[in-house]
Amino acid sequence: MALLTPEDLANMTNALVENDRLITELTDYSLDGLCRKIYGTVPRNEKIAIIPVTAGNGIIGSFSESLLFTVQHFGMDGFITENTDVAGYYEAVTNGADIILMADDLAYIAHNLRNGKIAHNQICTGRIYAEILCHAKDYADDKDVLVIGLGKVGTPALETFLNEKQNVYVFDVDSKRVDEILTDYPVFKYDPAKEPKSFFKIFEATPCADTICESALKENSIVSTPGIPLGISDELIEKYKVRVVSEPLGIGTLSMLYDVF
Ligand SMILES: NC(=O)C1=CN([C@@H]2O[C@H](COP(=O)(O)OP(=O)(O)OC[C@H]3O[C@@H](n4cnc5c(N)ncnc54)[C@H](O)[C@@H]3O)[C@@H](O)[C@H]2O)C=CC1
Ligand SMILES: N[C@@H](CCCCNC(=O)[C@H]1CCC=N1)C(=O)O
Ligand SMILES: [Mg+2]
Repeated sequence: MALLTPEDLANMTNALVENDRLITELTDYSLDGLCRKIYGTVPRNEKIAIIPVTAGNGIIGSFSESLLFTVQHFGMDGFITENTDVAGYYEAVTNGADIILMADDLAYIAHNLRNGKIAHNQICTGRIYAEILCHAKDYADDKDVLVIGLGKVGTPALETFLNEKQNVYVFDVDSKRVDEILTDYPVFKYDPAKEPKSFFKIFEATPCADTICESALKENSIVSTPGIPLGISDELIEKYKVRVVSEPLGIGTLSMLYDVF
């Protein structure tokens, strides 16, 4: 499980605002508007409690604060409990929370206490970053998309692309995982050595840098990636004028909230 660090979150507030602007430019939907469209839900003044959790590697500096920024930035009512863990859960519920946000090292969830809906960060993150590419207006007629990283975030992204009738090409360094995916899903294996192919739309979700090779890029490609660190070099971004949607926590969090409204 790749855990965030306080350094990953240091520029999160700017990144959320900048990426919202880029998403609007690329799709004609604001991030908020795109979440409303894909989930078919709207916020109704729910009270959102953020509970710090000390399990495992423990509390990550700025994590709870980053969630509170996201909740408030999109006009919702949130608070961080003073207590952590079970005492924090009790504090959240007795203070009227409608939705709980909390994370240990294995799962980051949103749970709506009123309607019972529950959302998982890895699923909602894969989904929203994929939907951003599916709604890219410049490439509405180009159905080809490359998915790099077929893990807990990349697999829900792949499923989203298939639901949106995209032609999905997949790549992962774990060839066993590629074989599993090729067996389970109607997708194409991306093998640049055998069949070079470039894409206007690339999704990446790996914990590695430089995973997007030059031969996969076209001029003005869009890379939509929750992956940390960033999977494309500054040099290639500049050379191919790549638009990059990449943010450490807020985009995925908003997707989770709309999934449980
Ligand atoms: N920005 C955000 O909101 C979020 C970011 N993340 C980040 O997304 C990344 C992926 O997370 P998970 O899917 O949970 O990880 P995972 O470990 O389940 O999957 C990662 C996949 O990438 C593959 N991979 C590793 N190195 C590669 C390379 N060089 N080229 C191609 N494939 C490679 C692995 O074989 C694995 O299948 C992590 O960096 C995680 O921190 C996760 C959740 C939210
Ligand atoms: N228990 C800690 C939070 C732990 C979060 C670990 N999970 C990640 O870092 C995932 C979530 C999105 C990207 N990676 C706290 O309450 O401060
Ligand atoms: Mg995010």
